[in-house]
Amino acid sequence: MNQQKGNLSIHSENIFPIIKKWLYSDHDIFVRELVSNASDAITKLKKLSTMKEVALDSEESFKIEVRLNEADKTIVFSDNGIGMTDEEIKKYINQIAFSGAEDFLNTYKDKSDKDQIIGHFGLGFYSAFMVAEKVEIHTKSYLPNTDPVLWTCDGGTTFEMETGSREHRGTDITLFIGDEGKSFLNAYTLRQTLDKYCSFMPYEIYLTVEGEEAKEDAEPQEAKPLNTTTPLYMKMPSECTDEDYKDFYQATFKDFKEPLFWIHLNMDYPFNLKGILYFPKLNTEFDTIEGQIKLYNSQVFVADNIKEVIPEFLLLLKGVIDCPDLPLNVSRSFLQNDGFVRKISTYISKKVADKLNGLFKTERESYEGFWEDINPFIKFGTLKDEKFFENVEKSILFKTIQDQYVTLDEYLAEALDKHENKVFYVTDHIQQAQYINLFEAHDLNAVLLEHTIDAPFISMLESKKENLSFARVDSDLNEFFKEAGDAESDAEKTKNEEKLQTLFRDVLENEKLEVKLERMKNNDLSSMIILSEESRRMQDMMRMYGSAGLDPKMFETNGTLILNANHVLVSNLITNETLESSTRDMICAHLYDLAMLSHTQLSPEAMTRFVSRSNLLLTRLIS
Ligand SMILES: Nc1ncnc2c1ncn2[C@@H]1O[C@H](COP(=O)(O)OP(=O)(O)OP(=O)(O)O)[C@@H](O)[C@H]1O
Repeated sequence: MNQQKGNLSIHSENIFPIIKKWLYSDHDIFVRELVSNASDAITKLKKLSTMKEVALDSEESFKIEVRLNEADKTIVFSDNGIGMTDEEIKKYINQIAFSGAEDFLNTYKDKSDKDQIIGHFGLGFYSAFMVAEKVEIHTKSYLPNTDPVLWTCDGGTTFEMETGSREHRGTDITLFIGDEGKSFLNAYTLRQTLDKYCSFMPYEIYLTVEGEEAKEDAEPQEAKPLNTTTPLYMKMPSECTDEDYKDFYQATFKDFKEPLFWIHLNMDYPFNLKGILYFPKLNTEFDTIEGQIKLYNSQVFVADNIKEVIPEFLLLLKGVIDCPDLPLNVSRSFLQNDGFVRKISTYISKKVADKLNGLFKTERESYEGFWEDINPFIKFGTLKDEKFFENVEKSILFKTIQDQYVTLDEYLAEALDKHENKVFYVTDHIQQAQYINLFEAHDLNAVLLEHTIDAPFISMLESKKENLSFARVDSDLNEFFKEAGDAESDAEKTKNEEKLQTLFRDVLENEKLEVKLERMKNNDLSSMIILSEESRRMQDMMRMYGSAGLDPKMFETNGTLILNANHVLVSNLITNETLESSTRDMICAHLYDLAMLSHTQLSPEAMTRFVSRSNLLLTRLIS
C-alpha cells in the first residue's frame, strides 16, 4: 500500500455520549463550567474595553445571575459579558473542543495577559448535558449591528439556530433539567454547589429562585451576591490585617477556633501562585488533625486536598491555594508525573519551613506556645519530606520534664558532661513519674515524647545524626543514681544479689527473671524495672505491626528488676532471718509489682493480684 497521510475523523454520534457521561466524574461540575464561561465572557469584554476595542458604560456593573425555576425545571446562567454572534456560536459551540477562550487569547496575545481567563479545552459547555435534556443559548454579541441568536440542542447531535430575541449584550444559557439532574432543582443543593465552586469568582454571582415553589422555599430571593469577588489571598499581604486573616479563615473553613498563625503565599515567578495556609488549633478533644487545602484555578474551585500538588503533610493544615497555571480538569495521574507540579510542591514546603524558622528566631515565646499544636504536623513533615527536615531542623523543639522548650542542640549542650549525644525521654509522664523524680533529684533532664509520631520521629533523627541516640528514662540505670562502693562491699553485694535473684525467681515462678541489687542514692525507692532501649522498641514494634508470622513472645522480656539495697524493705529481705515466709513472699511479689507499675501497664490478672495482696497487707497492719 502507498504511504498515506490524513486527519483522523471523529463521529459526533459516538463522541458526544462520552463527553456527556464520562468527561467529568462529578455531575455538579456543570455549575462550575457554566459560571466560568459567564465569568470569561465578562473578563473578555473588560479586556477589550481596556484595549479600547469597545466602549463600556462606566456605570455598568458586571454580574452573573443563576435563576432557578423548580416548576419549569429550568436553571438559567445569565451574564452581561461579551455575548456571541451566530458565527461565533458556529465556531465555538457547534465545533466541540474548539475553545473560544484559547482563540481569544491567541487573537489578542500581544495586548492581553492570560490572567483570569479560565476556559481552555472547549468542552466545558457540554457538561450541561450531564444534567439537562435540552439546552438553549440566548445570546447577543457586543459587536454592533449583529443579531441576537437562539441556539437549541436536545442532547442529540443536531442543533437549531435562529435569530433570537435577546435585547442586551450577554448570554443566557437555559438548562431544561432532566431526571439525572433533578437534585439541582433544589435551591439548597444548587446554592451549595455554587458556594463550593464559585465563592471566590471575580464577578458577583446572584442566585434567584423563581416560580410558585419559590415562595415556600426556605431560600429567600438573593439580594446580595453569594461570592467574594476579591478573596483575601488575592490581596497583597501588606494590605491584610490579622482580623482579615481570621475572618477569612472562619468564613472559608467554618472553624470558629482561631487559627494559630498563617502563611500568605504570593508568587508571580516562575509560576503564578497565591494562597493562604493556616495552622489550625488541634482538636484536643479527639486529638485529630483534620486539614483541608482547597485548590483553585483563577478563583474557581478545583478540588480539595490534591496531594499531588500539595505536599502530603501540608494537607494537615487548612488553606486555599490558587494556581492559574494548573489545568482545571486536573487528572491526578497527570499531576503525579509533572515536574511543574513538583516545583509548586517544593515551593510551598519551603515557604512553610521559612515561616516556622522566622517564628522560631523572632518570636520564640509564641512559637513555644504553638508547639503542642504544631509539633505532630512538623514531625510528620520531617518524616515525609527530607528537604523539609533539613529546612526546619534547627527549629524543632522538645518539651522537657521541667516544662521548658529546648532544641536538640540546646539539650545536648546542657547534657554534654553527663551523657554526651544521648537524649533521655519519657513516653508517659504519669506512668513514668517515678523515673522522672529520679532524674529531677539528680539534676538530669529528659524530654517528653508522648505522641505516636514520636517513635518514628526519633528513629529518623537517629538515622540522620551520627552518634545520636535516644533512650527512655527506664532503659538503663544511670551511674548518677548509684552510690560508689569498695571492693569488699561489692563482693558482698554480688552474693546478696544472687540470693535475691533465687528468691524472686522462686516466688514469682519466673526462671528467667534478672535481678540486680544496687546501692541507690535515693532511699525512698525500693524497686524499679529497666528494659534496654532496643528490646523495648522491638516489643513496641511487634505490638504495633503485629507479629507477621513471628512469635511475639520471642521478643518478650520483662527487663531487669533493680532492687535498692539502701531501702529498708530490700535490706530486710537480705538480713532478716526471722521473716515469716508468707510475709517475705508477699513483699517480693509486691516489690516486683510496684516496679512494674511505673514501667508498663499491668495485665488484668496481675492488677487483680496486686489489689488483693495490697488489701491483705493492710489488713495485717491492723491486726
Ligand atoms: N456565556 C458565554 N458567553 C460568551 N461566550 C461563551 C459563553 N459560554 C461559552 N462561550 C464560548 O464557547 C466556547 C466554548 O465553551 P466551553 O465551555 O465548551 O470551552 P472553554 O470555556 O473554552 O474551555 P473549557 O473546556 O476549559 O471550559 C468558549 O470558549 C466561549 O468562546
